[in-house]
Amino acid sequence: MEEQFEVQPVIIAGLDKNDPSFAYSMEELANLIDANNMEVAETVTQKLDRPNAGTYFGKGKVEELKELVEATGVSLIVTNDELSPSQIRNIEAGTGASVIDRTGLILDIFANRAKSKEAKLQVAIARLQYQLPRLRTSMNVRMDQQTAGSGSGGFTNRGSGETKLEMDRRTIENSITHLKEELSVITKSEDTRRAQRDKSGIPTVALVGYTNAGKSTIMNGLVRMYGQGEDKTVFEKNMLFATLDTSVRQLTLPDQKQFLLSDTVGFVSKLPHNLVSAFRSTLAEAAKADLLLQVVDYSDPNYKDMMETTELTLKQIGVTDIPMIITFNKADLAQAPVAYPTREGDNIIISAREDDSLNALLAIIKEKVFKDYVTENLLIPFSDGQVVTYLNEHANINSTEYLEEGTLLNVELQSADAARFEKYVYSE
Ligand SMILES: Nc1nc2c(ncn2[C@@H]2O[C@H](COP(=O)(O)OP(=O)(O)OP(=O)(O)O)[C@@H](O)[C@H]2O)c(=O)[nH]1
Ligand SMILES: [Mg+2]
Repeated sequence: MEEQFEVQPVIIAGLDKNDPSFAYSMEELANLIDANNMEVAETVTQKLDRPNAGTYFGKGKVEELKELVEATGVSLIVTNDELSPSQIRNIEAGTGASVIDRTGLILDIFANRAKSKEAKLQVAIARLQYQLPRLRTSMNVRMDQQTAGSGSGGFTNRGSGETKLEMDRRTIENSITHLKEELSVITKSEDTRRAQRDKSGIPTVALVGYTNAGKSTIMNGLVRMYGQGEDKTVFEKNMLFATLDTSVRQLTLPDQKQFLLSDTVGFVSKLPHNLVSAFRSTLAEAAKADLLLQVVDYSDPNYKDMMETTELTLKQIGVTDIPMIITFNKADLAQAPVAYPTREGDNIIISAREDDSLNALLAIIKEKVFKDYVTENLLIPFSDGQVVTYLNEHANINSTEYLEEGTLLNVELQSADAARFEKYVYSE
């Protein structure tokens, strides 16, 4: 296929601090580079227990990078960790290339992907927060220099004495405040909607997991099978961070049981703090769920690291004690052929592209989410016909019989409903 866009070559550079997942994190960085329409021209690593305070890498490594920049003509270096502003400046000075750190790269990808108003605001806030401490002190020119000496009177006040840097900082802080206000309007209406859903008592299930694992594909598969006509599919694509918003869909199963399924932004290791806090409302959906489906790309050799990343991120956003089904997905692509759908305790191996897999997943969801259901015989007098109507919509009616006294139902219903309709319980 022909390249539609110019792909920017970059040098990636990482420090191996004796972290067992270093190789994986470099691989992940390379994937992030791809996702940002760049390509890895060279990879440079260094083993060092502790980063150099000034240049992050050791002096010799910076020299090596400089030679590589000169030899290859590649003028952008991307580092595997978040660096301090002065480290970035020092490496730039030492190599003659521009430097972006991992956080900056992830923020760029998010900025390119954001489509909805909410996602755009959240990314913009995270970006400005990232920029704030990184404003260059070289802009540190006194604004009052222009006016200095122009006044000859007794006034010693020559402007506010505010530097250009301070002004830039203030401008950014103001922008952040404005964007946050704008965002809070959206968040508030979403909170209201969520509160309404909570009140409805319908259980919620949230898809979580590493980016590109297949969350949106599972959502779309289940919506296709059990969504009500008007339910729309969500965007799914083979790229990192295809989803940056939370979507919630209502599913109604053949036995009338209903639950809400939510799909949200995927995770990656070292997800920037600013981004996590900016996306807090988007991620809140998972925090409120009754059940989590952690989706794992079972065909990826690094799937265990990805699961660890997911666990860590969930902790970071305060999701700790929600029951979880681990869904090993993309079994059709697994390196070693594996039988699926296969259930192992509360976990399951599936392919999101196949209906029998989705139904097997659904069976576990039902077991976990509809625990408080009971089956009983209810005799409902004809004068209380509205109760039969209600049960038709909210319960699973196994059989109906018309007796002289009324309608006899064998029905599976929520225990809350069972309590409400206790007076109709029928015993021969
Ligand atoms: N072969 C195969 N491909 C799958 C399966 N599940 C998902 N995919 C593909 O994997 C890619 C990523 O799927 P998505 O559903 O967009 O992944 P996601 O977890 O929502 O990703 P983000 O939104 O980026 O976090 C898409 O190209 C899907 O078609 C599967 O079981 N088998
Ligand atoms: Mg998605």
